[in-house]
Amino acid sequence: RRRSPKKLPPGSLGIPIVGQSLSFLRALQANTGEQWLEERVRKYGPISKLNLFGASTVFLTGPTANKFLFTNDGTVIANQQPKPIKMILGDRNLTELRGEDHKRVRGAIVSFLKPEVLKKNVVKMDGMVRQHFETQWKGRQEVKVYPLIRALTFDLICSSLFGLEQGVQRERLLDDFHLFTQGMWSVPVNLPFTRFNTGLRASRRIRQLVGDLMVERRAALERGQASPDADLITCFLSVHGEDHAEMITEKEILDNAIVVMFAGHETSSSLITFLIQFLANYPVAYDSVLHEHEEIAKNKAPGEPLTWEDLGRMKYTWRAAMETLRMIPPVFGTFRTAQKDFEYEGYLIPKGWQVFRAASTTHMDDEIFPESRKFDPERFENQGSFPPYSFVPFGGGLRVCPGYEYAKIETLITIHYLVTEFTWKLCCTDEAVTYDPIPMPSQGLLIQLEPKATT
Ligand code: HEM
Repeated sequence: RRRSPKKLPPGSLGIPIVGQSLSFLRALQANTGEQWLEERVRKYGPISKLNLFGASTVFLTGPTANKFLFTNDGTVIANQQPKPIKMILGDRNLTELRGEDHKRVRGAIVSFLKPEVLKKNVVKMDGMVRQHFETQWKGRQEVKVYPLIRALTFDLICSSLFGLEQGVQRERLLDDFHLFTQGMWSVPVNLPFTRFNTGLRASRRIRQLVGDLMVERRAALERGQASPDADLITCFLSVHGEDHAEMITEKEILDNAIVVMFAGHETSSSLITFLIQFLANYPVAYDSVLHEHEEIAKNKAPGEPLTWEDLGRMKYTWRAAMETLRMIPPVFGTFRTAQKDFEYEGYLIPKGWQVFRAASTTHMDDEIFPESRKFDPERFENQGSFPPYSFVPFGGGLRVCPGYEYAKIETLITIHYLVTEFTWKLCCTDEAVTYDPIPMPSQGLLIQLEPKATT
């Protein structure tokens, strides 16, 4: 029986502006975000209303909801982020753009992240990963994995996509990105020292630095000293229309360079760190990964870099990475906004409301992934066995993550040198996860490290 289309979903909007944001953020920090959402589903069902980050929101869950959100054409539901995300990332960043604007800017980003282009970066990335292990891990008996891997993924993205090489500039940026990321999921109260305010200030500093980079790149292009494929900013500056006018505005270049820098390192550092933790806790999976990499390493001369073809042979390692993404998705959830009043499952979703979905509600559903709490890379041997839109760490549809292949390359190269050059043990076998809002081990994942005899 259909309900009245005028009925709003069940649930409470809580107190204005704050709503359930603080309770939800606290649950994420305590790694109970998933239970927090399960509790809602138990209480209200798969569709409910609440107030997150300053706006009325509808929470939807399940593969059907994922499909609805990912395949919507933008007339009913469109990308429009909560206020804190929009203000920190900038209102012309890809996750805010729609229709032709989204196509135009996404086209330039994808042209840089497609496999044919990335293939050419493998040797450079291989060299950087090796140098990182050489300078940051070798000779140490204990290391904290998360900060080191975060610095590595940031260096990789800065170097391979922005031509921004090591130095003070790059180090300052990394610290600011941490505050920037925290501010994105916050209550939008702009008072000194609120999470939101600190995030905004970090965003302004990052903007200044990337803005200077853009000026440099433009000057190099005008002097004929740069080619469009030199780096992503030069590529943006070189997109011209038929009348030779630049097609991507300076504001768009700035916002999107920053979105790629942010999206390209916070997410993959989380993936690689948890993969290292899982491999330490699951010896069977570790042995299979090790075997795969030893087979590749034994056909290489000392110092010979990995190739694109080698990465293609790391099938089990990528399954282990996907299992990590299933259990701890780096992007906990995503937002859309209703463009007009519409009815969903008999409920009214009013124009202007946010629509929120979380990956974990399908990833940890035992009906879809039997024994969902068990780390079992083998389940990805046959991905066709899951219903469509149930495994969604990279989102889906028109907005599916364009950095999938890049994240895969950096993960596989990093794991290769880690397992072939070191053995490691966790200092704490059950370190908790905290979401801030990107998941990370609460203590940074301290490990004991031993170099292998051959190194
Ligand atoms: C493990 C690593 C990663 C994960 C789990 C991940 C996940 C996601 C998710 C869930 C979305 C949102 C889709 C939506 O709104 O529905 C997204 C979007 C995006 N990601 Fe990633 N991402 C990863 C790595 C990367 C990397 C390495 C880059 C860049 C080099 C990148 C760039 C982007 C961009 C630009 C968008 C916006 C796409 C759009 O709105 O069209 N991501 N990612």
